[in-house]
Amino acid sequence: MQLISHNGVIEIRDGQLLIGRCWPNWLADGEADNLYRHCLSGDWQQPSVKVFGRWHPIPRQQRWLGEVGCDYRYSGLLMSPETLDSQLSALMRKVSTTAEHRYNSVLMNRYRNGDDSMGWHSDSEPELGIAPQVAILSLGQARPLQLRDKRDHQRKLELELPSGSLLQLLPSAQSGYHHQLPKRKRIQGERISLTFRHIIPNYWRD
Ligand SMILES: O=C(O)CCC(=O)C(=O)O
Ligand SMILES: [Fe+2]
Repeated sequence: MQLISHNGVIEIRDGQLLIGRCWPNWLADGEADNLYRHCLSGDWQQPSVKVFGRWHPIPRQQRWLGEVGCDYRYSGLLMSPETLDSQLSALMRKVSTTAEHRYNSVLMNRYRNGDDSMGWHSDSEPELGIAPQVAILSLGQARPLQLRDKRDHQRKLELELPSGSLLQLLPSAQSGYHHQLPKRKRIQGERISLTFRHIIPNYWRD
């Protein structure tokens, strides 16, 4: 797996296969700071999920926002979306334009310091459809995201995500690879990620 810089865009490739694209300076510093404060002021949750038969609070906080009908089910939780305000709707349209993919919802993750994390997974819930695409906008403290081959866990890649960067994970990233946001014990700063998704509306209601 390798990172290839191409006209200011970083491509994540595995041989010929394109897995993702990253725009390192997608937002200017001032815009990223404003957006960070805007997102922080919302209603953050830290639900518990069942892992191997026991309940644990997730090691971070989250918010789920989106268009009407965009319910999201993961790790046994069914989440109904908060309404997107005009600033976040405009941001989502801008992300959709860059990534050339229509998003209708966003999972916000808040990592209060290096103890907060997200373990190995792929985003492949059925309401994301057969070719899930996730675009991750990073705000605040830079943290690395790691990718690994599902069939050979030694084949890994790490990408630092600075504030204002946008990372698009293509469907190939979800089908062939896992990703995680590992703990970084020495990091004190706080990071928020906005992970844009396209949900099939009313998937869990029909
Ligand atoms: O916070 C991140 O950059 C990764 C989040 C992620 O993988 C997810 O929300 O599915
Ligand atoms: Fe993910």
